[in-house]
Amino acid sequence: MFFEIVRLGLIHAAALIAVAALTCRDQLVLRALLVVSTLLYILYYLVVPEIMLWDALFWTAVNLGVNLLMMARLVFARTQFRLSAEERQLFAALGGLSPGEFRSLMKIGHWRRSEGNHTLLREGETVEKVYYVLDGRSHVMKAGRSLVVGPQSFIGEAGFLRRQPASATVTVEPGACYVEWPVAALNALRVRRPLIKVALDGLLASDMAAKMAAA
Ligand SMILES: Nc1ncnc2c1ncn2[C@@H]1O[C@@H]2COP(=O)(O)O[C@H]2[C@H]1O
Repeated sequence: MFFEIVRLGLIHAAALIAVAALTCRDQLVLRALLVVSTLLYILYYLVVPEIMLWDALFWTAVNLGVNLLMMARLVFARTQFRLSAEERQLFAALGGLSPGEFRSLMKIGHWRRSEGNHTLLREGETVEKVYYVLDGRSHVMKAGRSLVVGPQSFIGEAGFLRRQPASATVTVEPGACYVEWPVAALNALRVRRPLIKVALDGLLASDMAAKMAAA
């Protein structure tokens, strides 16, 4: 008797859990509940019908497989798994980006270490790359004046955001560690990934505002 109730209740439990899943905002929780629901459906198909419903079983298994795959991608996007030590430092310094968004940004960026005094931008020239100096100092020369900018700072963000030529000539000291992003690739990423655009523009704007406040 008890076994019979459990057997017949399976499909209702599966459907209820699927309905509950649809009320969840968090994709991971939603998908985890759908996995439980799908497993109950599979159990139902195996133990309840008199004949084996192979077609239903097949598509439910496909459903389960795709869902598990998407969950794995979500977990990967939310973890800092496989970031190098420098990337971890940069990730912490930037903040505001999810690990997945950060990884997408790093795919189009290049790590550099300056061998001598290396000029990143020249005053009045088009900004073709945006930089983030993680370690080392930068010298900013503007209308005959010079100032030193410490590490953990964007360079070229003003021209990039305002679509204007570089407002200063910037040189990094020997040994400085920085990332450079080609403007064309950054713009393509901003179009493809609106959430990254919002987060990145916010970071660049707050960096620019901090420089203005300090000037
Ligand atoms: N007063 C300042 N303080 C710090 N950094 C500056 C200052 N002025 C210009 N810069 C940086 O130098 C860069 C020159 O190119 P951008 O104008 O694109 O962006 C500028 C900033 O990143």
